[in-house]
Amino acid sequence: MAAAPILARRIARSGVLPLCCRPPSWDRAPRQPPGLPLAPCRAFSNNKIQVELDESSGVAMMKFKSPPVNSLSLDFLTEFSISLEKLENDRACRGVIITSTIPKIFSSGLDIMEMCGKNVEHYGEFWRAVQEMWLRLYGSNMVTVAAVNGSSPAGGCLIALSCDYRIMAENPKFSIGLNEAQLGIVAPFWFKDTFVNVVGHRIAERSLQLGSLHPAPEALKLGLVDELVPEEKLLEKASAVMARWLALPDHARQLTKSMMRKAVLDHLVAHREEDIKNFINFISKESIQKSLRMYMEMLKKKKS
Ligand SMILES: CCCCC/C=C\CCCC/C=C/C(=O)SCCNC(=O)CCNC(=O)[C@H](O)C(C)(C)COP(=O)(O)OP(=O)(O)OC[C@H]1O[C@@H](n2cnc3c(N)ncnc32)[C@H](O)[C@@H]1OP(=O)(O)O
Repeated sequence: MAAAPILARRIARSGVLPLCCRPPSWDRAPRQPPGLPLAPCRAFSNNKIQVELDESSGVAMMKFKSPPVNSLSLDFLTEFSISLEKLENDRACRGVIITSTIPKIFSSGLDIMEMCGKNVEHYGEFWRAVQEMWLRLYGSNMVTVAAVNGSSPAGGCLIALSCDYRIMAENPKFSIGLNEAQLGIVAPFWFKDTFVNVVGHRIAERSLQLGSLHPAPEALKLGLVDELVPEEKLLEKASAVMARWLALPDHARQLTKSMMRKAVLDHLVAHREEDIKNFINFISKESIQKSLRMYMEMLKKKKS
């Protein structure tokens, strides 16, 4: 994936500072008092995502911190891809736990405002960033564990589905699923394939057609998440799961993961430009724009 030049251009245009141009990122970990041994922890943080790598375990903790709801805007997606790329290229990192700092929300999915009332160039750029995020996460060599500590509709669910293991807080008020149909839009084939690979064809077909958001206990029954734990135990459990996965030799696990995911990844790589065109054509339709506007209004009304 030769994404670096594309990312660089996008960052320049979006105004998000690339990590490489910030003060040396690994220096931003808290300084130790003199005399104490250095903690084997490196941290970097950008506007919307914070990452801490524990060098002794090889595990990075990635926390989404983009209020109010961690929506996946172009800037967020760019930062996410850069963070993943940094960790992927860091020999000290073998696994990443993904979670959120926002109470009750893992991620609200793609930022609907990025898909409303914008021009064709913007839609193309946005969709390429969505693709890139998924290619990096689904195709990652690292062990990826989602610690889903809140609601996780659509694109948020895709992030969790793209990980190797999903642990969700056992709160029945938190829900997860690909609810695109409820917005009058359609999950693209690679969202669908990722979903099918986790829950199987029948469950995916029903859930996608109905645009279902499954409360945590139901998500567990469907196999959409692997286990539920009390919220306060979520990160502890994620670390324990991570340790179990990291106990295996990396090369054997990585080759197995790649064998399981290759067909789905290759499908998008081979049809990337066509997929972008499809997105642009679809999202530019006046009827789709109307559906999205109505959905946003419904969200706002729900508040008042
Ligand atoms: C045939 C070929 C097809 C090719 C492909 C074509 C199609 C495209 C496919 C696109 C795939 C799309 C994937 C997506 O991810 S779409 C996004 C789906 N997301 C949702 O449905 C979530 C909507 N949000 C909620 O349900 C709730 O906000 C919540 C996440 C459960 C949080 O609830 P709560 O804590 O009560 O917060 P509020 O509802 O009050 O929200 C706070 C403010 O945030 C705004 N918001 C929420 N979600 C989004 C979002 N996804 N994008 C942008 N903005 C969002 C919300 O409006 C509030 O804003 P306000 O404070 O200004 O009112």
